[in-house]
Amino acid sequence: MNPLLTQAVQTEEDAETEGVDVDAELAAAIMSRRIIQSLITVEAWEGYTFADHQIKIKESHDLYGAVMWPSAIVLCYFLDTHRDTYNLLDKNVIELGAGTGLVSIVTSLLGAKVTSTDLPEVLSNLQYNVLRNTRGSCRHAPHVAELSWGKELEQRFPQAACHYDYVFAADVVYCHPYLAELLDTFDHLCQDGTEILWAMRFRLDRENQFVERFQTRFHLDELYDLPSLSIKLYRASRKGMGRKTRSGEAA
Ligand SMILES: C[S@@+](CC[C@H](N)C(=O)[O-])C[C@H]1O[C@@H](n2cnc3c(N)ncnc32)[C@H](O)[C@@H]1O
Repeated sequence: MNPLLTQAVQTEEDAETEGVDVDAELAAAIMSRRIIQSLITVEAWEGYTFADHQIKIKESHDLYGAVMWPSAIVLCYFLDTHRDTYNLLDKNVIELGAGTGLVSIVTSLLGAKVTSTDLPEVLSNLQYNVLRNTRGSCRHAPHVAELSWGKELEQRFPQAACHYDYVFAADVVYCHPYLAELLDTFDHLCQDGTEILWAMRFRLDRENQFVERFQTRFHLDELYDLPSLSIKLYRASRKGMGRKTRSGEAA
């Protein structure tokens, strides 16, 4: 388990009724990784510390997209520890397949203007997590929106109006039938200067080959290789477009 991840079970209703200091109680639970039992209602959540904030993520175990995946933690860790080279202040960022929203939340806390996207059935849990963790703490309020890969891209995200500095994606390649649509979506959202940060979990050969398909249209650089997690973190940009440069790097 990633050391940044802690778990607790919250008993908000019990605690409020009894006048217990929920924050202190839960902070102690997080530190000791104890589980607090509830008698009335149980809200299970996972706690993370990124961008100098305690973030609480609610999962929904009957929805694939509402479960936290390790790639999201890898991408957040990278963003948090590379704030100088990847300064997100006032940058336009869109996240694909945002799931529980951790990456969108951290990106918002780091000062970006974030559009957090996923399939319609995932949006309510995503919106809940994004609001709960960013309300009153972000320079720009993040926006949660439906984006089904490959569908109505120009209608919903017109290229003339939507210019993104970054496209973020964590664990969006797995055994689903929309890999071609995903590639088209990356393609549609990338313009001059747009950079993709993509955390890829390697599983089966069929899905892993997506990396080669991806490279037919995008320049790809490896930022992390984490064999114990079978995850790589890539940055990419559309071939034929202007590329961002950082100190010491060739364009
Ligand atoms: C493995 S989960 C990763 C979620 C999150 N990024 C994370 O790392 O915790 C894959 C995500 O892609 C979304 N997804 C799958 N197929 C999609 C599609 N066709 N269009 C848009 N999102 C899709 C799922 O709803 C889910 O949130």
